[in-house]
Amino acid sequence: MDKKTKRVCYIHNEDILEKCDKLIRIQNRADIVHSLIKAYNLFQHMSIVEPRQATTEELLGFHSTDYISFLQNLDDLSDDEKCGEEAEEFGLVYDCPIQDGVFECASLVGGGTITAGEKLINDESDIAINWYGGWHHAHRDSASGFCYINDVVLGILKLRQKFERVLYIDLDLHHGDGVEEAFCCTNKVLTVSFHKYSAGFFPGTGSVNDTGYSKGRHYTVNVPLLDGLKDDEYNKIFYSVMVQIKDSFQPEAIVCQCGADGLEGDPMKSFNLSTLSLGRCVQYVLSWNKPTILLGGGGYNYINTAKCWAFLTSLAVNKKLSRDIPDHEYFSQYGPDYELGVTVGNRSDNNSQQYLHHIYTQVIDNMKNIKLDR
Ligand SMILES: CC1(C)CN(C2CCCC2)C(=O)N1c1ccccc1/C=C/C(=O)NO
Ligand SMILES: [Zn+2]
Repeated sequence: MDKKTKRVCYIHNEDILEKCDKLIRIQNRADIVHSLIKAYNLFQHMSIVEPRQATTEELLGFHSTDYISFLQNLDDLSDDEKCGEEAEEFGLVYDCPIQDGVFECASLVGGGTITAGEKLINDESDIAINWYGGWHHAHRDSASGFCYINDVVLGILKLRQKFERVLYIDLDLHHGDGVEEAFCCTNKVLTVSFHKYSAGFFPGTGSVNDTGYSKGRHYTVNVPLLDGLKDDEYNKIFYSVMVQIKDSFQPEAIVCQCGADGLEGDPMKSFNLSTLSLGRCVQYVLSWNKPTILLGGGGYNYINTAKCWAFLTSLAVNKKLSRDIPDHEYFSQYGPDYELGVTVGNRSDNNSQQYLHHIYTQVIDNMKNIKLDR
């Protein structure tokens, strides 16, 4: 693949944007993201690819029949049934409410990430972007953490139709539990998640000691981190872990979930990252010149999330962005600085050097046993 100008496709149409904008937990985020990327004229460097609904067969490639048929028939449920035991059994309560059109939206997002995978296995694109995707918590038979269909798993399964070894990288503040579970017993997909890990923080999984099972042992990598994490620390542990993974696993394709809820200014108030650290992570991964899917995920300060994903999009198309936010519909919300950067705070950092070194040595030790399937 040519090292500089890569063929980038961008999953989008008005339908998926409108459907995602109606999701109660991230209302209107999709339009804010899309509008900034458009305002920076980045679409002239990418091919826009329309998503499609994931087929039932594709959904059943990961999710259970019971769960999918329940999701497909939500409209037939009475109000009581929507709050009943069965809904609860499928996780469709609290943070995963049954809302009108939620299945159509989730399966369109799933089809979007599958389409991203298709563009890569058909060698039509080098990088495929789906900022509507990245819903990494959905389990085989239940919704979780506002994730209903695990589009990430579906995209990885699509890539596995051509690529022998696929690497999944999760940069979201939260542990990518649904994706890790899906591939914890195989050595064909290595999942690595960098996330906040502390008592009572959702989803509660992702300990450094969780390294996978049976043939997948050592092919699950967890890097648990603490509140206040700063750019330099994040990038240092990211590079040192990822260079090891590159050498020992030698991935043929990559999926990177770029959840932006670890940024300073996010309501999650956890990490203290700027968009530069996520940008350095993505830039490093793209420098490997492997077919790559970039996905969205968390990110609840919508302006910061838009800045982050516009910046990451600019790295994919290798175009420098002006520091000044261009005039567009949401310009007024970018005050008071109206700049692309996200200023980091000076909140106390719970990640001591000792802690980070301890985690690093444990992760490297865990990975010593990763070897190519001879
Ligand atoms: C419901 C939302 C998704 C939104 N939200 C906040 C952010 C600020 C105002 C609402 C949460 O904490 N959520 C959650 C609630 C329960 C479990 C998980 C999550 C988030 C998961 C996530 O981001 N994974 O990557
Ligand atoms: Zn998150």
